[in-house]
Amino acid sequence: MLYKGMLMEITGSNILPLLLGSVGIIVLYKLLQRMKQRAYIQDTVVVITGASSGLGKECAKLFHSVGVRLVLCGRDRQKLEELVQELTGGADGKRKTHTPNVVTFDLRDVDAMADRAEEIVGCFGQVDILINNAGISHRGTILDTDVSVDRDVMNINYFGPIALTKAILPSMVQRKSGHIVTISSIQGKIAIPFRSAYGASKHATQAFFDCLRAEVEQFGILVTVISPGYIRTNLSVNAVTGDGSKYGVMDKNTAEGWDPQDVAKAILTAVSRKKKDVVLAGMMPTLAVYLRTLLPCAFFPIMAARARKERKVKKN
Ligand SMILES: NC(=O)C1=CN([C@@H]2O[C@H](COP(=O)(O)OP(=O)(O)OC[C@H]3O[C@@H](n4cnc5c(N)ncnc54)[C@H](OP(=O)(O)O)[C@@H]3O)[C@@H](O)[C@H]2O)C=CC1
Ligand SMILES: CCCCCCCCCCCCCCCC(=O)OCC(=O)COP(=O)(O)O
Repeated sequence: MLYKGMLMEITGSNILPLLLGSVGIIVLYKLLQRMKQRAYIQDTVVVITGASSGLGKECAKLFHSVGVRLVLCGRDRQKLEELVQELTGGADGKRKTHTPNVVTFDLRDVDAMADRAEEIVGCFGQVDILINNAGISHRGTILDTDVSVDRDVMNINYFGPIALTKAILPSMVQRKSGHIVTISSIQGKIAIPFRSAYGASKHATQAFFDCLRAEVEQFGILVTVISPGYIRTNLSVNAVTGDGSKYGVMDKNTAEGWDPQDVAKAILTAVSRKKKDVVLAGMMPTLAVYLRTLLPCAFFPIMAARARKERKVKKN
């Protein structure tokens, strides 16, 4: 009887205030969460490598717009200065923004990372968030890829970024605060054919930053590894082939990939929410990650078939 009465109350005239109340609580919770996230990022010093193009450039635009103090890194000073002009020229006055600094270096120059880190820290006196984004991809069979190419890709995607991280880390440990973000790839979790050097560098990246996360937690330092699927950038065009020459082709998968602006937004959200490991990809690549872990005997034939198909396409 009592139950029936309660049910009538809920389904009857009381339903509307109850609904409105719940919606109000959810909206308030979301608002508070957003304010907390914004407060975490506001005025922080954020370093972005590979800021001259693609995903790094979109991250630079977005992070600048929310009021962080940026240090933009890349090899091409002119491109980075042009980006600074673009960012500072378009201030809408709604939110306080800061003029970014520029530091140039080639990640291949692993031994120079200590000096570059000093220069980076010197820009604003500290680094709150380091985004290791710069990278290069690879196209070629293992048989036809010279070891010098494997080494080059490893230097740019792995040794350079970890040397930079190691050089910036002591200042974070000293302040007992900091956040290291690394843009890996779905290919840091699964290996797909004809990209051996790239896949290996991203697997190494995932392992290194997973270790780092565990080791620096005691100092209050956070580590986020982002693993995107295909993004519409020039990554495939800029990829190196087995002999070290430029691949120069915009692959269909890349051309049809996610909008880099959307990926940048997802990265900002992941960083603000202090996420540890984030996959930003569609259903198939995400399922492929699970398949590789849970049912490798099904995953390997799929990759072998993919290699056969791609080889056939290349021959024709
Ligand atoms: N596009 C995609 O489909 C995906 C990309 N990713 C990852 O996203 C990240 C950004 O790539 P994306 O924006 O797509 O590609 P882009 O080729 O557009 O950007 C790569 C960036 O890396 C920098 N870079 C390349 N080589 C070096 C070097 N030797 N030293 C210093 N900087 C260098 C480039 O700067 P400059 O040449 O001006 O020096 C450029 O700013 C990479 O780590 C990539 O692996 C992950 C998954 C998917
Ligand atoms: C239970 C059903 C499971 C079905 C699994 C099907 C397996 C399909 C394979 C999908 C492979 C996806 C590969 C995604 C690769 C990717 O997103 O890479 C991102 C990059 O880093 C791009 O770099 P690239 O140099 O390759 O352009």
